[in-house]
Amino acid sequence: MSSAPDAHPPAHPQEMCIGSWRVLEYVGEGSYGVVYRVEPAEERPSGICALKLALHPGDERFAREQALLSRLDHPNVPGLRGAGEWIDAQGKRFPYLVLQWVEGSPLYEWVPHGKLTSRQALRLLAQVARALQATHAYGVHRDVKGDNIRVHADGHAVLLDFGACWYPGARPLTGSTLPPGTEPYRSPQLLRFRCQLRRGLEAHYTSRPEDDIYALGVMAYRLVTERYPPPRTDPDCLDDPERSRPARLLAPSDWATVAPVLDRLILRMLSDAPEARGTAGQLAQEMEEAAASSAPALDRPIAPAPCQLKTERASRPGPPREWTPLLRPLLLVALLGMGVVLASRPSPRLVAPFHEPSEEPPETSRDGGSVALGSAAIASALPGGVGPVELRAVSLDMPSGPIKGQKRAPCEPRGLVEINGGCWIRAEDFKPPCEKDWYEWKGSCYWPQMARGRLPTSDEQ
Ligand SMILES: Nc1ncnc2c1ncn2[C@@H]1O[C@H](COP(=O)(O)OP(=O)(O)OP(=O)(O)O)[C@@H](O)[C@H]1O
Repeated sequence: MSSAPDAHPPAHPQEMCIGSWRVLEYVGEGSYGVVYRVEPAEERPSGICALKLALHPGDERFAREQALLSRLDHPNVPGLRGAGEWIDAQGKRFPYLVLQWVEGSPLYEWVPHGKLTSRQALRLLAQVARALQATHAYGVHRDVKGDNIRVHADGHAVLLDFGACWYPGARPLTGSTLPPGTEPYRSPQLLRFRCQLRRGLEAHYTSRPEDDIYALGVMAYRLVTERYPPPRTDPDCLDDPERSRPARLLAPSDWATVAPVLDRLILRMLSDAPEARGTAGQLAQEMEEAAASSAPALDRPIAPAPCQLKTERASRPGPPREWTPLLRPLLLVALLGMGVVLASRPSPRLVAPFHEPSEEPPETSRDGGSVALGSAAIASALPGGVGPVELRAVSLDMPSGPIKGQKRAPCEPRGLVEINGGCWIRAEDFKPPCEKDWYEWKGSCYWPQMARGRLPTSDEQ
């Protein structure tokens, strides 16, 4: 991320104003904007708001966000309170938006682990689905993820950050080939599109509401299992001979004690076929109805599933049934033997499927980038991947010149990056460690643009 720190208000800009808004506090910074808590400078007492100021002058994302938010009036979407431009000492114009202040915590920090029930999860997901239903009447959000949901202590959820949104007729953003978004939340269709780019085909992708629904499914999966589902990319897209079949998606109930109705809904949102996922409105209604049912299973806290043997049994051919009585005494002896061996080892560490520290990303609450592809996600992405997995170095070093078949400079169209005479595609929102066969360079991940065919283009994003 490149920002213009000296062009910006200082981190603690008490008493300074941006337009007619007095800055009270610095809240945080994302890829494109810095957020302050503000109040109107004139009218008092009046409501506190969030002011999001662009990090880059003339950032067109702000006009998009403003255009979409100005059409939405929904309890689960922050209301737009104002917009303007902040002009720095050099005359550069930085757009800003003023939004309703949303109190609460990021989604994955909202309920302490082990306390969330399926009913609470359904109520919460229904609210996000309602926010998406309203959004989808005009466009698509394109960055649905846990960090963009704020949840109040009373359970009210708000979908934030429409900076990546798109709607028909939106002016194209410059400098990007892939639609924005956060890696583990990308739909199978988007991943396949990226494969085409990696294979040197030029294409454009029109984001669809179904991509947001898939991301909602990823978010729900992560909420109840504390891990991301595996990326749904075909092996032939990955050019990965080690991966002979698509990564297997385990049901949330394989990891955690999720009520069956929630389990089914999450799997449905994660369907490979976009039309099988359901619309935001349909899903919201089903979630609300399920949350209103009196089923006692809905009020059980979601905890790690008793053991992984359930999935192991389902996926592996077991011994014939008639052998089982014979095997039982043998198993008992083997377990006793293991107990003796374990007891003699210093400080044995139990492997818990939920909270295994070695599987946990370094910052569990943050989405995106390398964090989002933490070891938990990678472990669950591997075929049949249950249990701890040793990670290996996967990316390649940037070569000193173009590789065989790679497009050479000049690097057209827009979005390509020239490095050492070759044309490269930078993986947006993705930080090293890069995926296998990607190239790492100056803290970013790249793959080569090959000098080959061209796919028909669709709408500009
Ligand atoms: N309306 C709001 N009310 C309260 N806090 C907000 C509001 N909008 C954004 N924030 C907070 O401001 C911080 C920065 O938000 P922003 O959307 O700019 O970046 P981000 O979501 O952290 O990152 P990125 O946009 O790169 O995904 C976050 O902590 C976010 O929760």
